[in-house]
Amino acid sequence: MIKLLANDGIDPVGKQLLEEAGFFVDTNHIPQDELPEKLQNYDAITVRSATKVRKALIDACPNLKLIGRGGVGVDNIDVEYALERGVAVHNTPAASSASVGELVFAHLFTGVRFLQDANRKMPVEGASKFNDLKKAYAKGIELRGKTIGILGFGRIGRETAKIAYGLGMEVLAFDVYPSVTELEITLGGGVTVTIPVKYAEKDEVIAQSDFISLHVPFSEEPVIGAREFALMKKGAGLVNCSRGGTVDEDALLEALNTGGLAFAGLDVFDNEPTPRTDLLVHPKISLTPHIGASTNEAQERIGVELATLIINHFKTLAS
Ligand SMILES: O=C(O)CC[C@@H](O)C(=O)O
Repeated sequence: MIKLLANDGIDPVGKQLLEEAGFFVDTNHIPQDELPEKLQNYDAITVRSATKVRKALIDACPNLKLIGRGGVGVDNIDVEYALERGVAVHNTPAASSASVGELVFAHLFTGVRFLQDANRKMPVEGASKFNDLKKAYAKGIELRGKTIGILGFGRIGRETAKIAYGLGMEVLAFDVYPSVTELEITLGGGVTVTIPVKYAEKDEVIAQSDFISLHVPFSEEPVIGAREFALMKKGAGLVNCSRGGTVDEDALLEALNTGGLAFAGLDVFDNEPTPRTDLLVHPKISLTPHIGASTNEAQERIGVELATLIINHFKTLAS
């Protein structure tokens, strides 16, 4: 029987598919420092973003044949090394795109109407200073008619663009390898429309957009630092639901504190799972704890896709 450790959990539907295909699926979490010893008993492991599968762990587990990543980013896995050692790596690049796109807009709507601050202050000051707060949050703006700049126009960037078009926004896209020229969007009522994509160079997207949303993989060097903040329109908003490290957090605070940047929405942080406190308490930052893919729908799609990939992989190995 093939033994699989789902160390960061797996949706019940995915687990059921694997069990029906004859796999033993263990969903008990093994702490990172115990994995080198305990993972030796398994043929495969699935992870989300919490568990790291680095060289040393791969070396410690000669029996390991497959690493499954429930999600998009594989920066917590030494992919090249795994492949060199004959360990397959599979991820689920499409399953969470809609959920991440929707979280971008949760942050955008929050930022333009000061919800991050109102939600902190109303429980404390809402009864005694209602009219003061009403005044403090009186200068909201609409998203309709504004331009969103999308840096990274892969699956998640494109889902984000579709929501933006639905809201009557303009979209400016940048991608190192632009892959589509138009987007087909299914609206409610079964109406489908096709919209041509407007691309521009990265600096132009940054300079011309009212809001900027990042959809890039992890990079050693930030994609948005002091230089990029200086290029932005005064009063712009920034959302990062991609990876910690892609925005220079010192430069972000500087841009917020000097008034150039109106707000930021952050789902990801440099130092996960212990982000710096000055970001967490900032009145202009809307916060979520890396939950872009954490919806019931996305997790079910991820579980099913991952289970199917794993079942097919082991079928091929056996044939
Ligand atoms: O697994 C998670 O919780 C986050 C996943 C997300 O960052 C991804 O890369 O798909």
